[in-house]
Amino acid sequence: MVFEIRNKVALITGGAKGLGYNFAKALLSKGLKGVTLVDINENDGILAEKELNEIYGNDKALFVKCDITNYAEFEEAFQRTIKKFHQLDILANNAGVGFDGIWRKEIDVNIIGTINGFILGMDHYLNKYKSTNEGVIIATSSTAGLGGYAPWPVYSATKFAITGMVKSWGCQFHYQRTGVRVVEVCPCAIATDLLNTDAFSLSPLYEGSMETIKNEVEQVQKPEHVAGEMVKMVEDAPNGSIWVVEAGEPAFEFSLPKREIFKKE
Ligand SMILES: NC(=O)c1ccc[n+]([C@@H]2O[C@H](COP(=O)([O-])OP(=O)(O)OC[C@H]3O[C@@H](n4cnc5c(N)ncnc54)[C@H](O)[C@@H]3O)[C@@H](O)[C@H]2O)c1
Ligand SMILES: CCCCC/C=C\C=C\[C@H](O)C/C=C\C/C=C\CCCC(=O)O
Repeated sequence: MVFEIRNKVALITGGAKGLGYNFAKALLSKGLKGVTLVDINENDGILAEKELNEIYGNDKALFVKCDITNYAEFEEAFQRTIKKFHQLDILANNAGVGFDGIWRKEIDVNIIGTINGFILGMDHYLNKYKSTNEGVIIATSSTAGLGGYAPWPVYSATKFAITGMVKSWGCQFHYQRTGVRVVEVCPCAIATDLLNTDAFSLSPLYEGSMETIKNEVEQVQKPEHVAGEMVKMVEDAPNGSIWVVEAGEPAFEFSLPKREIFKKE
């Protein structure tokens, strides 16, 4: 059965700009009742809230300044969502940072921040405040979370960690106890500020690796495209499934092989 977006409420981390902001727009275009944009960037957050309320109607969007690595702050964003909208159905664990020059921050935001989101979403808020029998968590990983990524090894590792979270919280055991479906989106390059960085690697020794990637990447896709594919995943992607979106093409499902197939007789 298709999960109906109309009249649902979403909380999107990293919602002030880039992919998160475009995902908010894509959901609102489908009749979402309300969205909380959670972001550490106050300037862009206030602007995003204003823009969404102008386009989709007053009171549809709420911006909450929050650092997702801080559990208490992040929980307050959930509480403010419930206070304003009285329900929560969709959580996008989307905020992320890139470039390995700040690798400890990558671990904090991409791993600890995402874990905070899963704990709050699965065990405390979506399970209790979803308005129908099902809630959805969509987590943003990357194609760099499915294969190696020479320019940013630590970034890649943090995105592999998200795959582990989705495969684990996406087990039927958790679905049965919470009614929350979990899916993962793994985009390849998207035209957002995350790509606008010069200081991208751990060391000058890594110079040149980004050039190779730039030649390999077929097309830097628009965030609107990826956001549209994410909406389809929220609607009907199976629990625990992983989806790649690249080169502006339709999403395709990625599966991890069962380890038994590698066993030598
Ligand atoms: N742009 C790409 O090529 C690409 C490709 C694959 C995956 N991704 C992933 O997509 C997601 C969104 O990134 P984007 O491309 O839109 O980049 P972006 O930089 O435009 O947006 C990221 C947002 O996350 C917010 N953020 C960062 N740290 C935070 C924190 N501690 N607490 C709350 N908010 C925080 C930022 O302020 C920003 O608004 C990230 O997880 C990124 O890793 C991006
Ligand atoms: C064209 C410029 C690409 C610059 C990419 C910089 C940051 C990207 C971060 C994204 O999360 C990952 C985007 C693209 C990854 C490209 C290739 C990954 C290779 C791994 C794979 O797909 O197997």
